[in-house]
Amino acid sequence: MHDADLTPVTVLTGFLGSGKTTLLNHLVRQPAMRDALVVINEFGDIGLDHRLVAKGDEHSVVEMSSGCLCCTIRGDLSRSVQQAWEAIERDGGRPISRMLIETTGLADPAPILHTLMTDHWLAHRFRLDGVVCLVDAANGVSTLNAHRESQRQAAIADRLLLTKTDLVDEEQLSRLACQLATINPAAEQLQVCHGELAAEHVIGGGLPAQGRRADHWLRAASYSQVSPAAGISPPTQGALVSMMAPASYPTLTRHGEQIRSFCFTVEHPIEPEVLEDWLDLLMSLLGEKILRVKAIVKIAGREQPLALHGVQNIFHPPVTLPAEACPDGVSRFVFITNGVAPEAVTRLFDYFQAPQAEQSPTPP
Ligand SMILES: Nc1nc2c(ncn2[C@@H]2O[C@H](COP(=O)(O)OP(=O)(O)OP(=O)(O)O)[C@@H](O)[C@H]2O)c(=O)[nH]1
Repeated sequence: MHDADLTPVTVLTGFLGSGKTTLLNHLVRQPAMRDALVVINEFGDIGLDHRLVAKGDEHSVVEMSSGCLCCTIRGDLSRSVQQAWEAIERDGGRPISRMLIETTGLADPAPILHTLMTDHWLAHRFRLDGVVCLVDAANGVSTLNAHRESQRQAAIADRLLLTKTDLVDEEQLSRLACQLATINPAAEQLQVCHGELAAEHVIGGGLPAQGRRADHWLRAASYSQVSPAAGISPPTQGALVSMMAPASYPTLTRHGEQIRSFCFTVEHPIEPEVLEDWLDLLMSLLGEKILRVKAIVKIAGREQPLALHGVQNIFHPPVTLPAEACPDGVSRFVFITNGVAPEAVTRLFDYFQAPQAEQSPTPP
């Protein structure tokens, strides 16, 4: 099935009490959310949030309260959505137009994105539209400093919604905005008060169908830029191994996190095998530390560029874009990482990019 035919999914994340349910209540009433399936994941035996969300019809809200989606009940996501999908088909209802998943406040969104990409049933019906993270303006700075989940939620998001803006002054708001821009320089930031926001600001944040405006999706210019080490001889096998060793990772913060993001650009078209070998090895060595990769890639011998989208070590099937999506022929890879130096990425690329004769006999 073509990517454009898959049903879009928005993951709504944000720390405990950041205002997810309040926002959801406004969203579900809007025409853009018609026929949407809303999945609410609550922590604990007695789920309450789902009762607070208005229901459009009997199928539109699925509650999952037996654990946290990111840890214990990933299989349940597929089963619950499948049941809702089949019930709608059985009852002759209109097909699901989109899905919105509200995570628990403590969830790491990466495993949820993994499930969407790797679960056979889900991956054949749904595509990730975007990750939207709510940050409580009143507590945001302290929450980001104290809780690694909150940093990861903000880092991985396509959009950041600063909520409870009625409770803070301009200075507090701009301090939070700056901190968020450091964690995630590309994500658009919007302010929300009491959940009042047009659904269009929440949905539609992903790679657009048919790849139009893919540059807007990538936002490559927002990141610090790194390129291959031109003119420097490719690293030896030994140098690569030591570069990838944990001891050479940059110092971690006291919470064990050092989230950083950068854009790696390659000026010339990339041979498909170089791309494959480089990403394969990168993901197998550092996959857990690579929170998200987005790329528009110009492949040698192909007129149409590809859009790549990966979460940790899992990649979504590449999407072919129109030639205009990469007018200058430059490939751009955006990496959002936790403790990975840009040099580890670029030097590994140099290794595979170098003429075969200059490489060590086998990859590290
Ligand atoms: N003052 C103010 N309060 C808000 C705003 N948005 C939400 N709240 C309140 O904040 C509290 C938490 O909001 P929820 O929407 O339940 O937050 P949540 O993210 O769903 O919470 P969890 O499910 O516990 O993670 C509620 O009492 C809301 O009424 C806002 O913009 N301003």
